[in-house]
Amino acid sequence: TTAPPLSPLPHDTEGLKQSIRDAMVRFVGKDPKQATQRDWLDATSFAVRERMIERRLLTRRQFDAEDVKRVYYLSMEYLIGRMLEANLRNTGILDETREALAQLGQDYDEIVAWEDDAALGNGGLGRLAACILESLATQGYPGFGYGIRYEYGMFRQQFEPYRQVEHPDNWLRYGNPWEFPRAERKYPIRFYGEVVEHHRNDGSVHYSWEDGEQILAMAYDYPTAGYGRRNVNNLRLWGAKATRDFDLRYFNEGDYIRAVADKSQSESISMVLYPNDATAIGKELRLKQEYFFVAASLHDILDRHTELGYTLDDLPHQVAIQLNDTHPAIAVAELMRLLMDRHGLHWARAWELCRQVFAYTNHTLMPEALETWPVDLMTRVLPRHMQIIYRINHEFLEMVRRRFPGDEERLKRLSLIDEEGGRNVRMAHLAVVGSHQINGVAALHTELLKQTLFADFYQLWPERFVNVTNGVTPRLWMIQANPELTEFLGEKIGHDWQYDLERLRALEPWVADPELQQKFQQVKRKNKERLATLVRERTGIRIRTDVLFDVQIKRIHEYKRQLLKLLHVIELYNRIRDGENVPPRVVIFGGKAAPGYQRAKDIIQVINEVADVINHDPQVGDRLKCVFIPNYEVSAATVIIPAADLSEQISTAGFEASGTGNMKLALNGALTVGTLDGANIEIRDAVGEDNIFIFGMTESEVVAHRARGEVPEAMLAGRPALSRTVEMIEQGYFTCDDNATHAELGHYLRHQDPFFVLADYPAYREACERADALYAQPECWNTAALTNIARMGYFSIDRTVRDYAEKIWDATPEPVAPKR
Ligand SMILES: CCc1ccc([C@H](C)CC(=O)N[C@@H]2O[C@H](CO)[C@@H](O)[C@H](O)[C@H]2O)cc1
Repeated sequence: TTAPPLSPLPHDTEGLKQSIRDAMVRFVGKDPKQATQRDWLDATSFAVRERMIERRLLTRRQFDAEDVKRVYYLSMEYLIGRMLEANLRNTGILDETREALAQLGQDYDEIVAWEDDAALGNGGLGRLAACILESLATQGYPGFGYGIRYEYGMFRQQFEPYRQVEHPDNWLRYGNPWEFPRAERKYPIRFYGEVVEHHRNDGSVHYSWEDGEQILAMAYDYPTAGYGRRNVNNLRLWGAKATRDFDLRYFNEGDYIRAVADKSQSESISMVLYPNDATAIGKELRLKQEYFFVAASLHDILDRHTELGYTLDDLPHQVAIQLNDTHPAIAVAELMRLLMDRHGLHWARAWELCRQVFAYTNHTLMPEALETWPVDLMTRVLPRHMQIIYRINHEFLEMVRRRFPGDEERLKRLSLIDEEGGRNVRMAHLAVVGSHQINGVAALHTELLKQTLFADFYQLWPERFVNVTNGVTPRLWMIQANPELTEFLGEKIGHDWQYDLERLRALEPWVADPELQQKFQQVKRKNKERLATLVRERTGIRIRTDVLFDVQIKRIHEYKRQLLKLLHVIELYNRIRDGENVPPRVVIFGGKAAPGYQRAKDIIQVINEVADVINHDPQVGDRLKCVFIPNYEVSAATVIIPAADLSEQISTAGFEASGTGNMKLALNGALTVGTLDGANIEIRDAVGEDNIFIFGMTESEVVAHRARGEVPEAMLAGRPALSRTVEMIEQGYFTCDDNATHAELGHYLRHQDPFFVLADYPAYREACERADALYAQPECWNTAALTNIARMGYFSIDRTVRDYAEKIWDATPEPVAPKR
């Protein structure tokens, strides 16, 4: 039966005014006269969502009607940020809504500020997932996200007074107008229990997984609208729900409360996001979270596949599943279980289908970030999966043995089971063996994967390794974050760049044009004033806006070398106090440390204490300000990035897989000071040597330097300015009550320095000098800044998604309606 055609809702100001007013009464249940700004936020959100959901149904009908291949993105993290403005823009009703609210006596900018970020992620990996979903919809691909509906997202960071303190992020405390709870889409997810063998009389063995505990995974849908297109896809997040049956043991003991408490305990699976982004967690709850969303997602994908009338043999043609790092890698074993135990396929056929469906993206080379699970834990929590993993490993090693007879060492290196130090399942190996393609997220990173982490696999299957360099969505990171720049570009080169970022190149002939440079300067200045307001609000510090803004915003991690920037700040401070006329600047830090990562928390504390001394030193005045903006998150990033002049991308070469902040900052006209690491290399290739400040050891020089095993302290020899900065930290110059932390950090730099901060400091200092020198010539600086914007088109997430679609997913767009 064809569903009745939907009568499209009006998209004009009048129509939206009506919808917002109706929503205030009908959904929010408030008389507009008494409504709070949060009520107006909800009412406006409902007015938009009803227009998005119309398009969602149209999109779905078209996809169901056409023989489209669906792409499913499995990610434990989605760092979405605020939804209202992005949904208004992508649905093409932003201006009309702003006007409608004004006519209802409301200020749009005040209203949107009431929305909490949906911070369901840690950093780069989570934000990339959000950018990819937006681009899938914008380009009309049938692409859907699956993840977890954490009740508590990324913790809120406060400094009390200098040290990071985490506060829970219960972002759903006021409900969420954007989600559609799907009570009918609930799947029982099993944990623990045991595997029962059933021997058939045809000699075949059938396995069933029984007993243990069950919880329900319930779907919550978040429509994802495309920009300038009527396609609306979906992000389905799973929330844990207790099953309704009690554990009779308690009940009979009349311990009703215990029985209920036990039930609610099972709902804790989707309670909170693990705030670690570089060290594997290894906690049982984390494994259960991973399996919980993977099992619900695969169940849902297969159900939809069969509901659409497809057979299992159609799977590789209709379904592509991308594993966002190893976090969902258990999906390989789960799909094998479903295909064999539920659908009765034989091992070989099931395995064939599996490998054709899955692909795996690696986001880090850091050994401590690669997930491994103790075999006994996996056996206890997921007994059937451990069996299947053993079989996968057996079949795989058999193949390796045939290819490399007698090479036991190779077998050990390749095995899915790490036999050293307590047997552990290597989730990266499961992901590689179970996928038809593996990709890194920048050219250097993918090469390093082939040469190091997955060298043995690359030797086996060179054809399976491809590179897909990251990108960012220009909708959020340019059009929304930087409306002045968007207008400026629109006047000069039109608006097509918004759909095809390579068209920014049209700016190239004008980069040295004084009038254009003037306008660009004004745009940057306006953004600096907006940032200065945020800095004032969050830190109480007043910053000048007529000086260079030097920005390092990213998670706090030793390899990202916030310490390198800190040493430079201290040297500048000393030079100013020594009476040198150092060009004035504002140095801005932003970033969270994983709660258990003490070194990172020490770095935050010391930066804050150094900043406090500098910012209150009358000898320095306003020639140097150092600010650490608390609670760095997506919405804060949209204010910081447009105001930046200098983008700090100074990781030790070989450690930052790609970086995406580097792309956002350059696209907003900041010049990069960076090492030849991750995507910095491709940014250098795109913008040109003269429009970027590259410094420091290359990846291979780092390897050689490490091999030489020089003591870091040796780097201080003949470098008085540098050793003075380290001494000042060590001697507690910047602290009045915590010498220990400062002394420890100084000692760490002098005797450990595993990421070669001291070794790279001279080159870094020189690169910063080059930046100062260029900044002192505004026309040259602006030429370089505008050239960066003109040449950064490649780093659009739309290009990234097209690469995935062509190189990995074999998926094609299915536009619902012609582009506006
Ligand atoms: C298990 C704990 C955990 C959680 C998250 C992660 C992520 C892989 C860390 C991450 O966000 N990596 C970043 O991914 C970005 C997107 O590809 C890259 O641009 C960054 O270089 C990379 O550090 C590792 C380990």
